[in-house]
Amino acid sequence: MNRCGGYSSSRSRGRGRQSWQRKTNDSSSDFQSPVQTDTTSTGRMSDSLDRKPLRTWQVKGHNSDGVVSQEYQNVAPVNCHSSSNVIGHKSDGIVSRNKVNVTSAGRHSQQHEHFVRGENNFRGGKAKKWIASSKTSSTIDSGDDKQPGFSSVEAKVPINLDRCVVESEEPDVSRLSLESKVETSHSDNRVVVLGSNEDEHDYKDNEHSGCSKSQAFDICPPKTDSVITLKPSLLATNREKRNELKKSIDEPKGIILRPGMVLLKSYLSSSEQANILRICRTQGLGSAGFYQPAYREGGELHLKMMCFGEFWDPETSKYWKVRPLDQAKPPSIPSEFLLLVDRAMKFSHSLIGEHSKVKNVEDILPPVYPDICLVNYYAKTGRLGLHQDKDESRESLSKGTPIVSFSIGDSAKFLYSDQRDAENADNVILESGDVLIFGGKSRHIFHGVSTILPDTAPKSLLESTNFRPGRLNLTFRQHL
Ligand SMILES: O=C(O)CCC(=O)C(=O)O
Ligand SMILES: [Fe+2]
Repeated sequence: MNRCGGYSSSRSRGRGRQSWQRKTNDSSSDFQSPVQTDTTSTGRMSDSLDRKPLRTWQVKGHNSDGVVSQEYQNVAPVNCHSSSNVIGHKSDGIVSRNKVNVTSAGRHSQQHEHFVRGENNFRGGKAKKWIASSKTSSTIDSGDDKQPGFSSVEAKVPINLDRCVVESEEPDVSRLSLESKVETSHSDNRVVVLGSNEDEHDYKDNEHSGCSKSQAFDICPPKTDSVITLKPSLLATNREKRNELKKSIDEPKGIILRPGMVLLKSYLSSSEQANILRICRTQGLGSAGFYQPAYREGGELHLKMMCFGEFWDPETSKYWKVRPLDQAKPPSIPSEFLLLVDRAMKFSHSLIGEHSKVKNVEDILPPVYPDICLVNYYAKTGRLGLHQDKDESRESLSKGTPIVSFSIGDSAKFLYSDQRDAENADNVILESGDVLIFGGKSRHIFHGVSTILPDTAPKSLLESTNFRPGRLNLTFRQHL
């Protein structure tokens, strides 16, 4: 679907290894000098780093690929310390390249220390244990103006980064992400990536916290006694409840936005919305649940994602039976979701029938039998750049098979346009319970979410589900 991270950027997200991900054989010489080092140490580097996030990762594997990714945000100044540990076997051919992206202004120097422990199992001989280390350092210059920039540095080193220190000359670094790639010349075994985020609370903006590649993200976290919320006045609460009730009693209103593009206002009832949230919450906590997606280039999407049916991978812009990251299999699309899609399609067809003279409404809005559902959770700072959904099969795309989109929670400003042009795009506010359908001649529109309108979710929905502030969007698609 080629969705871009920046709002109007046009970054393409095609599949394929990057040059730095090429399989290679040439690193065995990097491992020759064992160094007696405690590679399991996760101790902080120095006092000056003490208040900074510390994360520990461990990669265990042999003859395989693995990715370790770590992110720090709003760390000012950036002094990060991370620690990871790679335990490998058959060290021949292991190569890793570390990529560090710093989204900020200014210059940042970084030093990496890499430690690796491994075992060579010689046929018929004794296993030889070794520890190797290497150091690299580099400077990232992400622009001399004060505008946030994006830099990426890759270093080829014996194996995975173990410790990384990034120091900044600028105090306003907002985001740093580290990605470590482990590669070997053999690919017959899978790598196990274990990670832990030891002090998630160091994050100042928790939009991205609580959800690393290995952590569950709860869209409806249980209420805790320690959180004190200020209640709105009784009058305001009653007024909101009356409005919500009125909306739920009103007939759903259908609007034809353009040929093949229909907006059904307040289409999902409160209980349907709550049920969708509960199902997504349960599945989202499961093995193929919500995670923080990132593009192949390293930048993260401004949302959390999970999938039903098959997995859509932003790194490759492809659908997969299992999530490449961890081989987790997405749950199938719940039957109640499919019934709602079917009902919305029928409603849209009768709406189109009332407003046009075509014999067959399916010529304007073709039918859809979804086999994929992408679920996006947007926090209040969430967004999604203008993009086209075009990773479905050629057949599905050429028929104009629609995308059916459900919005739940906070409202969103949704942009759509024939061009990738956010400035001149049309927009519509998608509120909780709205269903948007775009197919036929509108199937290839550029679309995206520019802003989430905070605190606009129906209060009763929040009360009954504990849904966290933000918006949930489900897009149903037919891939095959
Ligand atoms: O959140 C939305 O309304 C749009 C989502 C979308 O376009 C997508 O997931 O491809
Ligand atoms: Fe999309």
